[in-house]
Amino acid sequence: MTKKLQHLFALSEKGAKDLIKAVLWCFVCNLSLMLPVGAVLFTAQHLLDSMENGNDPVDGFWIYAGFGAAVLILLFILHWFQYASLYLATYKESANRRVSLAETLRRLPLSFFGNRDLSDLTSTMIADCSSLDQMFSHYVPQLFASIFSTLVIGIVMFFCDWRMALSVLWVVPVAVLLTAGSKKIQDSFGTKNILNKRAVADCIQEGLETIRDIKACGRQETYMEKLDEKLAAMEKGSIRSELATGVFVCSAQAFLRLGLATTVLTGGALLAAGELSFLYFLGFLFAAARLYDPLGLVLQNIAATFNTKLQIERMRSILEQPIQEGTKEFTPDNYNIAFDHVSFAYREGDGVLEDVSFTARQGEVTALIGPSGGGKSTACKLAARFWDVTGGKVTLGGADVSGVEPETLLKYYSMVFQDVVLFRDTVMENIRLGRREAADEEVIAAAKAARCDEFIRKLPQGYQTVIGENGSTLSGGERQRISIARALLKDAPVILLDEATASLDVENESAVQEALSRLLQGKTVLVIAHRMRTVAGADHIVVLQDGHVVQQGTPEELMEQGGLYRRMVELQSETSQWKLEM
Ligand SMILES: Nc1ncnc2c1ncn2[C@@H]1O[C@H](COP(=O)(O)OP(=O)(O)OP(=O)(O)O)[C@@H](O)[C@H]1O
Repeated sequence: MTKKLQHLFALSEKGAKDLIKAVLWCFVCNLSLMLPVGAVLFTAQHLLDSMENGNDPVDGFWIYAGFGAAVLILLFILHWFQYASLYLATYKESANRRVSLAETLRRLPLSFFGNRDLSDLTSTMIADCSSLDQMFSHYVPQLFASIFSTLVIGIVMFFCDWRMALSVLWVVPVAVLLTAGSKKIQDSFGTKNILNKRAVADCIQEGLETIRDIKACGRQETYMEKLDEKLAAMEKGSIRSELATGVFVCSAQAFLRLGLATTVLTGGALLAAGELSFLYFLGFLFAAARLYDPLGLVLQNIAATFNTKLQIERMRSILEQPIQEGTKEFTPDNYNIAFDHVSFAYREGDGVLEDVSFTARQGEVTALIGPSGGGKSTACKLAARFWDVTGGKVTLGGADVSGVEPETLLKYYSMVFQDVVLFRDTVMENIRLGRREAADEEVIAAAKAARCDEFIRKLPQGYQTVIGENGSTLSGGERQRISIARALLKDAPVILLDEATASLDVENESAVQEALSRLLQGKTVLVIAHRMRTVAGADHIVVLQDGHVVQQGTPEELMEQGGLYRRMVELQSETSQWKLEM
């Protein structure tokens, strides 16, 4: 049962148990709504008896008042517990759901993100989660509880008088069928509405991400027109679906009201024929009114529950993704990285690397070079198990990296890439990301070694200065040196480096070079090299072209061999000569 609920509503085990508890509370509360009916009937019976026996009916007033007050207090307590259990369960589950989504996303391979729209994921994390919170706090427990309590009350009614029971209950299946009829409409509009909402979210996200270019190209008006169009489509879709659903929901409500009329008519006829006591008649009338109240509310909300089917599916599609598993107990014998006949494709049938073999040895600099799109960055990603190879294997210290849990593996790697990501936090914390437990003094020492200290101290609050999202208040060279400081602090034995000094000015370039040379000492270095100066200083060069290793060896060996490497060296020296002549 718990497992089924878990799967059906994408809940945690605890969430499913809490849902069962909440349903039970709602059930008890729904039944308790019959208590006032009982109290009224009991009082009426007592009054009638008193009058029949010639007693003064006011005699027992305080007893009835006390009895009524006790019923009200009991109702209050029951409903308060129902309220508390619903909300506690919802909010705990809502937090759990977001944590497990975030945890799953963290552990998913990059291949998952390659095929997904980021705004789609954001809307699952925010909008879908909120709709599900709403569904669990309001609709689902009440829905189940109403089904159970209607059954129980219905059975009791049949025992008392089957004709009256029929007159009360015949409207229930009709109302349910009418509401279920709106499901088709919900389904047809639901998908369209979600797509419309997603289109608006995409448009907003795109607008924010490209705001600089929109302004630069003077496209504000075009952008606003596009956004207006999408907002109008979303509004139109939502209104249409609400109106169409409303027809079904309102007719279901109307049928429930009709139930009261048939109860009065049947009861009246049976009363007149002397086949029903007045008290029973009153009892059925009150019970019907009490029964229809929560039922009407549930039917009104059930339409909203249909809508969440798509959101649950989207959530499940994330939570049930296979994550990258592997051992957490991993201590490599050495830090050589070896590619052993590696093949890889981002998409099936679209190979990017084919039978790639080379070794990046500990204490050496291995440079990956070759034309754009040859697969250099891809090789680096495979070395760190950002993606899993499709053929062959990548090893670290002889162990296949696909058997090591990614987080454990990444403890041995530091990465310095072109697109340095800095978080909206202080400079100190941005560097400390390299090693969370590092003391301030160690962070500062790493910053000094990475030639960052000087410019950091010039910032308004020094190391405590909060840098903007993605480090936008720092220059390219400064951002890069911060990332080198992070790597120095981490002091991992393997360095993956996307050489990115080409775009820096001379002063920044020499500072970054100096910082890098400190970082790389004695490490296994796999560098994506763009300049022949770096290549000439490498111990081993791997030339990648169209996903194949076309040459490898020391710089001297490759120069002697001729081929692509020599052509690239010659081409670059011609280009720099041409630049100088300009
Ligand atoms: N995430 C991805 N999804 C699909 N294809 C990708 C992805 N990343 C890279 N590619 C493709 O894989 C091929 C190799 O790309 P890669 O970035 O590894 O080349 P590269 O040699 O590093 O190129 P450059 O020197 O221009 O950075 C290219 O055809 C590229 O379009």
